[in-house]
Amino acid sequence: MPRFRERPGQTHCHPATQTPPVQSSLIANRYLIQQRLGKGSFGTVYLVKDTKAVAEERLKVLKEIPVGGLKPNETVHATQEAQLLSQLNHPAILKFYSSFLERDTFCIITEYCEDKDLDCKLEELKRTNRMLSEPQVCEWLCQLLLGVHYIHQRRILHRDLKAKNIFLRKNIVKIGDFGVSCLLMGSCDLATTFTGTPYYMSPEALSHRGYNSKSDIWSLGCILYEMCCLTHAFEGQNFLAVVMKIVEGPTPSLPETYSRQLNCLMQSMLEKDSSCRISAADALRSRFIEESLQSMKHKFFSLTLRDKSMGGERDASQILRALQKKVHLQTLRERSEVQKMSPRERMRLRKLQAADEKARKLKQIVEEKYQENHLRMQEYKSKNFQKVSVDVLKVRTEEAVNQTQTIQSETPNRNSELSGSISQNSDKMCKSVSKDHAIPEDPQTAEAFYSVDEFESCSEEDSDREEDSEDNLPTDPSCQTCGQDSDLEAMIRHMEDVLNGDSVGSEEQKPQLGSLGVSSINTSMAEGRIQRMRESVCRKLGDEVFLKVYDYLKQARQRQESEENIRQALIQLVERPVKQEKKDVYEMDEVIDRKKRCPPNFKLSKLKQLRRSIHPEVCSGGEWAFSALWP
Ligand SMILES: Nc1ncnc2c1ncn2[C@@H]1O[C@H](COP(=O)(O)OP(=O)(O)OP(=O)(O)O)[C@@H](O)[C@H]1O
Repeated sequence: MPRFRERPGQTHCHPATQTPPVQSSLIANRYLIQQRLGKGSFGTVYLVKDTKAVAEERLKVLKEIPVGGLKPNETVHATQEAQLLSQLNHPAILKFYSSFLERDTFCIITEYCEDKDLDCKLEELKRTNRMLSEPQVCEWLCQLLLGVHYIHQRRILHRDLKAKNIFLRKNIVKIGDFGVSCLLMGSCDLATTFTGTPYYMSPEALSHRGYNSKSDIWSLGCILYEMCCLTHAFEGQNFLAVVMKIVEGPTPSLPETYSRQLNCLMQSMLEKDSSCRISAADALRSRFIEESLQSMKHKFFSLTLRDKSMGGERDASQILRALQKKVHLQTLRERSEVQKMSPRERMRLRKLQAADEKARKLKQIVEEKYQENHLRMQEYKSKNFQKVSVDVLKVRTEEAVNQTQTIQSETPNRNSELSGSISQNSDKMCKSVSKDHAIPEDPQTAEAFYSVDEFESCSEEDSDREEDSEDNLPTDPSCQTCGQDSDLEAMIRHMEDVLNGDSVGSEEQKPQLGSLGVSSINTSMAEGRIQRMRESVCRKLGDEVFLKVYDYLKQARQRQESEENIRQALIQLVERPVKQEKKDVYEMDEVIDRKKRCPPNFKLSKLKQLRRSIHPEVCSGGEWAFSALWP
């Protein structure tokens, strides 16, 4: 029985083709039901409008799950789990915004995927007698592997991977219905409780030998087969026949239209013995997937570049139109005014107009120069994209090592003191927080700490606040236009990580979200902050100078170069008038303040002293910024 009012007869359809629906009352003070999308085994799904979200994120999905039957402690567990799930942040994972209890209904708010689910897509292909090309299959498979690897690293299992739970948004797949089964069933084994479709269930799950991360890989193997053949990998007349095929039947093969490597990969995902089955990390490390990742990375990169330049052109043409309109109106008004003027006034006007004209021409020259530089920068970026990312990622690993060494030795070197990476410090602090149960001093860390510690619903208010904070102000408007750019960029980052071997070392290496949630949440917050700082410094110094300074500082620190030498070198590298640096120094104060809240290993008095000494010198704000990004 649906709890929320909806427009009658609007089921299982997507809004693009619909007439505007009747709006019902506001849910949780912000969501307006637009229409019913469908009903699954756990509850009813609605498309809602989030009245508090920015325009691009206004459409969301509300899943209404009746929990009348759940005991209070189970509801608390569901809420806690939901809170942790909302911390997952990966472009291949359906964004879980919030959850709350509305009388006897547990509501989950997630991202809306206008291109429906993979099951619908495959059905449509079947109906129209079409197949998916291998590059397309590989692209989606890579994205799925990236998403599954991301959750497995955090020791989270999906437990219900199937084509219906994979959503599509502008050709990016999103693993959805995430943890809904866990939310409602606690830690119990889905295989022992779920009596739905067995098509994607692994042999070990069906024979009650426990569910593990490899069971998710089995399901992914079944999805891969389905993407290529448009039928289930294991089919039968009835439930038992399907189960028998899965447990004892032969492993199916892909048609010859698909490559041998893809077939081999699928077979290794469908190994009956889970200990012999490939893991997501190993699959991502395989040569075949690595090649697909490379080509997908280049494709996404050129897409983001194109979107940005298109966004720029669109903005420019809008501004031009507005300007033309304004000029036209002004001319009309001025003409009538000029008629009434004395000769002297007319003369003065002509002089003003001449000056205006001169200014306009100068402006035009500046704009042309800007465009030229912008194009050159884009070219430079696309040429150096790979190098830059590799360098930055490599540096980050080295930073971590250096940081540990620096802290351990506590060298009384100014740079070493300043160079504590925020990420490392936050991580250390978080670990000590979760160990000692101390209250973190950093407000944002504390917020995460409390939010995990208490049994509150996880709401979007927190993220609103985060978004409002200065750190999170949107930086590049073109990146925020449709949400797609940020997805592509995030996907590129994850691919880079995998390709550089930074995140495929071993599965389950990250702390378990459920038990060490605070640490992992804060680590990702710290990483995010470092990323934003890096972007801010890049904006100030320009990408080229940033890289030069970064490289120089890295080497100078390794050589243990003297402070004076570093200062002189930075002045030459940054080449900016002294006055402009003042603002940067204030920003660096902020960095110091953060470190002040972070210790344990920071010597506050020393930092204050250094800050005082750097103010009159104002050598280079960049140095301070780099110190924050440095171990
Ligand atoms: N985030 C979303 N974006 C777009 N459509 C969605 C979203 N979530 C669910 N839907 C649509 O809502 C309908 C019901 O989805 P739901 O996930 O509840 O059930 P299901 O996946 O069909 O079945 P089950 O509950 O057994 O997994 C489906 O048609 C699905 O495509």
